[in-house]
Amino acid sequence: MPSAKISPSLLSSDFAQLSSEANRMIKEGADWLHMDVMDGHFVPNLTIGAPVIKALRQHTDAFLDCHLMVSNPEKWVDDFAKAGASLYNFHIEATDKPLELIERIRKSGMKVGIAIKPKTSIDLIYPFADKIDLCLVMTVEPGFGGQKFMHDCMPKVKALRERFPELDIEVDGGLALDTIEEAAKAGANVIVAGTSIFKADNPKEVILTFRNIVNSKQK
Ligand SMILES: O=C(CO)[C@H](O)[C@H](O)COP(=O)(O)O
Repeated sequence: MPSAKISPSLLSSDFAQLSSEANRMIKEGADWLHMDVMDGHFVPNLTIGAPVIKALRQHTDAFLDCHLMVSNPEKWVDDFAKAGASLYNFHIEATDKPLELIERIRKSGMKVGIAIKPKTSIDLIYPFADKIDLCLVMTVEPGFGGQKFMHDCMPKVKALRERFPELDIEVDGGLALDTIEEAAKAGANVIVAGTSIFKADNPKEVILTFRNIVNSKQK
């Protein structure tokens, strides 16, 4: 199983200070930075797009883990590649041509991820899981930070981990000190967390604890 990667969600940061917030997280020990891209259509919230990724890229070399909560994810591949995104994570529910999209993302030079909403069957991921770098199993309905972790998403993580021992499996939504153990035990190794890291008195300690718990569950 791949090693732990902790990816703080900048959705919980002060957007007015995005570059210093991003660099602060890397200093606190984050492996990646999770960028929540929302279009106000696929999800009922509107956040950032490629221009913000491009601006942030001028201030950091960090791995930018971009979660595209958008309809028509095909539309933004070139813009995100040019902007300096590291991973393009699109939703399986948002496209009817996942294979073509995977190939386009690969050709652009970015890593490929597929995200899945809580109510979507994990069976939809299996045909593509050996062609992608990461699968993001959402543990809240996408759209907003600060929601409650959905325990009933864990069987999806477990089933995916059993079939794909080497795949990066990311979880996102409600990850905190009281839910990390369950997610790690199910087989998640990439942890996205907004509220629990940004609102912590000691983000470094939270990041380290997450990493230690995930790595201790690896077999
Ligand atoms: O994708 C997201 C919402 O759609 C966020 O990344 C996620 O909810 C993280 O926030 P928190 O840790 O506060 O739950």
